Formats: sequence, C-alpha cells, structure tokens
Amino acid sequence: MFVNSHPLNEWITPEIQDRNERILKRPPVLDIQKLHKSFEHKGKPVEVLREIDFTAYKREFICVVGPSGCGKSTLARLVAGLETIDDGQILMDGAAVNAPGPDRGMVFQSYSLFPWMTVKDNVMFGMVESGMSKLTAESEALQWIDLVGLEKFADSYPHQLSGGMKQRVAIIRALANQPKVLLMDEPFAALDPKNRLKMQQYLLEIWQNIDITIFFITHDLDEAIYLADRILVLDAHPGRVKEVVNVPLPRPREEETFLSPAFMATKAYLESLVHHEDEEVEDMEDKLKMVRMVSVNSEVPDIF
Ligand SMILES: Nc1ncnc2c1ncn2[C@@H]1O[C@H](COP(=O)(O)OP(=O)(O)OP(=O)(O)O)[C@@H](O)[C@H]1O
Repeated sequence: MFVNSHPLNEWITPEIQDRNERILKRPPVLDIQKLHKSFEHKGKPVEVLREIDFTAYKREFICVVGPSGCGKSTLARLVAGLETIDDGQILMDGAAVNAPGPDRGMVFQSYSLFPWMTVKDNVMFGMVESGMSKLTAESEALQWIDLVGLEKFADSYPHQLSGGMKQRVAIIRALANQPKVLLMDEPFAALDPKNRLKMQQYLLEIWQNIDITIFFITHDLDEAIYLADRILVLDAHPGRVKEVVNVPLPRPREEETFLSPAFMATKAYLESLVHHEDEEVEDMEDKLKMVRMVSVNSEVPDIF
C-alpha cells in the first residue's frame, strides 16, 4: 500500500490541514491549464514553459519559486495578458485571458509609478480611467493612502519617497482598481532586509483585510514561506511544475515565524527542490533531522 510520507506532513497540524481544505473548496479564481510558452532565440524556438497546470482559489496567497530562468516572470506576464499563449489556456473566473484587464493588478520590482504625478494622482489614475468621477476617486485614493500610512505624502512625488514607500504606493495603486488577482513579480527584491520584512508584513495585513488572491513571484524562499498558503515550485529548462507545497505554518504569521522549526523544515525542503536537486537530497534529510531535534529540545541552535 502507498504510504504518504511527505517530509512536511509532520508539521501540518489539524488546524492547518483544516484551513488548507477550506481554501481548496473555495471557487477557483485563476486557472492555468496545460500552458506552453516558447520564445525565439537565434531563429530557433526555445521552450520556456511546458504544460503548466495550476489553480489558485479565492483569497489564496500563492508564491512561485524556482531556479533562475525557469520562467517565473514569463508565467506572471502570461497571466497578466502581456505575452501571448502558445498552447493551453489561462482562465480568470472561467473566462479566457488574452489581454491585460482590470481583473488583474500588477506590481513589479521596478517602481512603475508615473514620476510626474503625485502619490494621490498615481493612486487615482486607474479609477479615473475606468470612469469614476475625480471626486470619488480622490476620496478612495486618500483612504488607500491612509491604509498604508502615507497620508503625509499624498501630495509628494515618487522621487521624494523611499523604495518601500514607492512599493506601498504601487500596491495600493493596483488594489484601488479592485482586481481579483494581484500579480507581483519580485516586488521587494530591491529593498534592504529590514524594509523588505516591513513590506511583507504590510502586504499580509492588506491581504487579510480585502478579498484578493495574490500570485507572487520570488526567488527568496524565506519570503515565499512567510507569505504563502501554497508555493508553486517550478523546474527549469523548460519550466514545469515540480511540486505545489502546502506551507505548514499557521496564520497570522509573526516575525518569530522565521525561527519556528516548521519554517526551517519547509526551507530545507524547498532548497532541496529548487537547488541542485540530486546531490542535496541527503543534505536535506540531515537538515530535517536537525529541525526535528530542535523542535524536541525547543531551542534554536546557532547553526540556523
Ligand atoms: N521576450 C523574450 N524573448 C526571448 N526570450 C525570453 C523573453 N522573455 C524571457 N525569455 C527567456 O525565457 C527564459 C525564462 O525567463 P524568465 O524571466 O521568465 O525566468 P525567471 O524564472 O523569471 O528568471 P529569474 O529568476 O532569473 O528572473 C529565459 O531564458 C529568458 O531569457
């Protein structure tokens, strides 16, 4: 008989299991089906994504990780409707994606704010474009600006803001248009570790308070574990789904989450999936053993 002995199962408590099951019963929001994508390179097609199948459910937080060049950004751009699909399909609430649309908001690493507009005008922009009156858009924009603590900067220009502030504006600008899915491609990669953590905390807080599914690309495993309900792990050349990992961590997540044995076990497991798979399997087993010892002794040794 097949026995399910996934290395992370021991960290899945009944509460986490219950939450995971509830998420999978929600309506699917983003449904990627048998997706293929190739690019031309020196006159020849190079396959970047092969047969990607993945479904994200309402209010789920998904992170996508994988080795450099495995097609993470390409996948985000396909979902955004910025690239054409070669084969397969992407459905948003059951409707095929073939162009950008207001149901998908986007935030990238490079701050895509309009430099000639104030913070308030940047946030208002999409709402006014979609037909909202300037007065209503302004009042909504100010509420969003308050939500991320930037009320004193509503009339500032992007160049007067720090990197973290700019990303807060980029996030609320995307959210102000009420998308169903927020696509984020390495949004915090340019920030220093302290500001990065702050931004992750902001994002979790916002996400917990609004009805949004987040599809977040990162190469940072700590970031993925801290944020996600499930992590889509891609393989490279061509990019394929290697595994979808359920994150065995309760919510809300705190800073201490990074030190928990379940976090460390998840990181060790993801490292074994993402980096040099073959030679690191034994190494991962050692790390997982160590994590088990730590949880028994409930002390965190310096080696972590
Ligand atoms: N417009 C394009 N034309 C040709 N090749 C492209 C194009 N966009 C991406 N590629 C190629 O597709 C592959 C996947 O790129 P992509 O940026 O999606 O990977 P990634 O996983 O996001 O990488 P990284 O983690 O390094 O950012 C790379 O080999 C890249 O050179």
